[in-house]
Amino acid sequence: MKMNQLNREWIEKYQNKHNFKSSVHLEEKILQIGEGNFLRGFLDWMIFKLNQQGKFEGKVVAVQPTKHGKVVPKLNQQDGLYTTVLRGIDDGEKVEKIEIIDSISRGLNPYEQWDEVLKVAESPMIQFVFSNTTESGLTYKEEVYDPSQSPDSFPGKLTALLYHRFNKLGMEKNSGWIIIPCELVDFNGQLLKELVLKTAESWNLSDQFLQWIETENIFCNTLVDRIVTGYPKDQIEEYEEKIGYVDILLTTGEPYHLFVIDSPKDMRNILPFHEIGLNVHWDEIKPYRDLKVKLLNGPHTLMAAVGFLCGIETVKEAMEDEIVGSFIQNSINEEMVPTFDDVKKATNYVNSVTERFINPFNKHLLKDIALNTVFKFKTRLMPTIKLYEGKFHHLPKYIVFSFAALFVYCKPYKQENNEFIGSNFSKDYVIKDKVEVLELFSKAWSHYDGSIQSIQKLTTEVLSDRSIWDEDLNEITDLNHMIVTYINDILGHGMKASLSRI
Ligand SMILES: NC(=O)c1ccc[n+]([C@@H]2O[C@H](COP(=O)([O-])OP(=O)(O)OC[C@H]3O[C@@H](n4cnc5c(N)ncnc54)[C@H](O)[C@@H]3O)[C@@H](O)[C@H]2O)c1
Ligand SMILES: O=P(O)(O)OC[C@@H](O)[C@@H](O)[C@H](O)[C@H](O)CO
Repeated sequence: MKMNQLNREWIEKYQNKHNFKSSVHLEEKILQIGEGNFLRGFLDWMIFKLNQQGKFEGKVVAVQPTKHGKVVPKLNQQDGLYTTVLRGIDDGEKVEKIEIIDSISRGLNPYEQWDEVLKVAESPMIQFVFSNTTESGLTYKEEVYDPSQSPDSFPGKLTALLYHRFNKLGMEKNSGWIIIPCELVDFNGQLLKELVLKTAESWNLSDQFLQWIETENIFCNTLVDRIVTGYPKDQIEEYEEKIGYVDILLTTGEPYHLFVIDSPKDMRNILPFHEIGLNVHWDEIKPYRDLKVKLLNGPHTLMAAVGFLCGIETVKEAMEDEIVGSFIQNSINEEMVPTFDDVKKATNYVNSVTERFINPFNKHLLKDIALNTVFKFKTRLMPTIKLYEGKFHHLPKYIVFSFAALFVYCKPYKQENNEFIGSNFSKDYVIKDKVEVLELFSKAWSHYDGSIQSIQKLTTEVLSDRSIWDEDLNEITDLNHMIVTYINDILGHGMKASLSRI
């Protein structure tokens, strides 16, 4: 039977059946840079929840951050609507919540609709800017300012929009924005502010504008947590049968969510998430971040290359595999948890994370987690290596093994159309990382001739690259030696066999 595609006209006709309350009359109050899975399954879902209870009464305009986005046309095709399916196990009970989210009013492509984006920026109704452009988006790019066109980088776009707003509304009360980036980067708000100021200076924008940024705008640091697995490509028919219509932006994820916002100004009343029972804290980030990045993202990064090269597809399968699963558990229990002062708190957190990892409904692909995995290793596992070494005076062998696996994962089998493809273990994946990182690994692996000396040469070259690690990792006693031994073992015996040996 042919099913209808989700759109406003259709859903309003059948709204009773789908329990859909129209909010088409609400004003746009949020400018959002980013339209990816995470924002749709997390922030926009939260705004929808607030609107449903009459606690925010505002809509989100989603702006595509890069030239080649595919989501904005899909969003507009569905009048900004999409479905979230949040499924998991809570206290042993199956939880499933299916909702049609209507907090996004429209999507804009700034490369084709810059004038429209400027109009949004000058609207006095817009109070907030939210973003998620991945870690790569929160970086500085030298670019020329042309007010008639969208800058390329995220900080460039934000600076241009702030400048436009300043010129239109700068003298008015409350002309500035509350800016809440959701990228998983330490001190994301502070960093974004520095990037905006640097961009403004490089464009020679006025001192009054720089001053206005400081006095009228608020940049918040945040920590976000929810596993959003996105569009269920392999299981879409099963999902469509369940919801009874076609949704090309269907977004899957887990029910668990945590949002910590460290804001210099009390905003509890403007965004009263707590009043509707959402797990949102206006608080200092560090204690939450330490647990989450070390004990959730850390194990994800630990298992990504190791599991993938063992032929495993998802986080759940990795956790349940006899060899890979024990490798992950051993590393968490013997290497990661002991680096915490409050071991009990860390252990409790690990128990809840383990439950989330084996969520039977989450098809969380290891190859998605392996996106930008080299940078993630630096931020999510290197700190634990150092803390562990400082406390126990030797290196944590499972994490170092996972570092060796990362080298093997980044050993390109061939290069085609600017893409680095696969390794000798599995030839059918594209290694997705910054070009500089890919080129470094590719060049380093060109030294490899099967000898242990050539492995040593290549690891020394990669570990000494300060542009990636901000330091020479060869200076960490034993690190290079252990990585060389493990790489040699992996290449000689295969990933799984060498995993069993440690
Ligand atoms: N999916 C999750 O479970 C989850 C949970 C917490 C945090 N996150 C964070 O979200 C990020 C993306 O996850 P997603 O699932 O939404 O992915 P996604 O692919 O659906 O969305 C990525 C977004 O980032 C933009 N982007 C990518 N590279 C960029 C660049 N160089 N400059 C500007 N914008 C860029 C894309 O255009 C897109 O809007 C992750 O890196 C992570 O930091 C994801
Ligand atoms: O989203 P990434 O690519 O930064 O990292 C992969 C996962 O570790 C991450 O998405 C977690 O699932 C998420 O951070 C949970 O909140």
